[in-house]
Amino acid sequence: MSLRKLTFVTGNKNKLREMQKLLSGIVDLDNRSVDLEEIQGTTQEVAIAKCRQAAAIINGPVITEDVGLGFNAMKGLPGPYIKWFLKELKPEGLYKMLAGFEDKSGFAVCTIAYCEGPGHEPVLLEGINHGTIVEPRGPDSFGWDPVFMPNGFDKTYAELPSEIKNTCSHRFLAVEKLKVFLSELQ
Ligand SMILES: O=c1nc[nH]c2c1ncn2[C@H]1C[C@H](O)[C@@H](COP(=O)(O)OP(=O)(O)OP(=O)(O)O)O1
Ligand SMILES: [Mg+2]
Repeated sequence: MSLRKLTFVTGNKNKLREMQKLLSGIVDLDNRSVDLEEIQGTTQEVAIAKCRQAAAIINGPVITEDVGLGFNAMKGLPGPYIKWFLKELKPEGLYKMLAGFEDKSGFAVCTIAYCEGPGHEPVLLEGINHGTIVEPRGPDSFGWDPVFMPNGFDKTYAELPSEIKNTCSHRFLAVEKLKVFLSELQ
């Protein structure tokens, strides 16, 4: 049986590496690196708009992903805007944002959007992982991984071996839903 072909449109190499592992043997995953325009809005609105653009560019079935990191003390902010906070503040600064708050809990959200092609409505598959925002620990190689310690672990995402991150992460949880969705298509 040949695998379903899907193009993952993302400009982020680390996302691609994790997604390739999570979908290996399930999907024939192609990649196009396009820096899609990201509107302001909720995670869901951002994800839908990204995926529509991607489907128009690729002219075929695509997935895109939008990731947020929310702090409960800040009612879920920065959420979908974490990229810009991380860019300016680095992981250390993200941790310091919570200095004035007792509640250090937070959550990582991965919203995968699937679109069949131009003119089709994107479908969203969301994975949420809860955890604690801690002082940066571990290699500074993927985004905010050094400050996020998932519940049930005493290590940050950055300290966990990638095989372990891939069994508990926000991305893993969204991909589990994507697998079910794809298996029910047609
Ligand atoms: O598992 C992760 N662990 C740590 N950091 C992560 C993860 N996944 C995304 N990130 C970072 C990348 C970016 O700073 C922000 C999300 O922004 P987001 O727009 O979704 O990513 P992006 O612009 O890098 O790639 P894309 O071309 O797919 O939009 O959080
Ligand atoms: Mg982006």
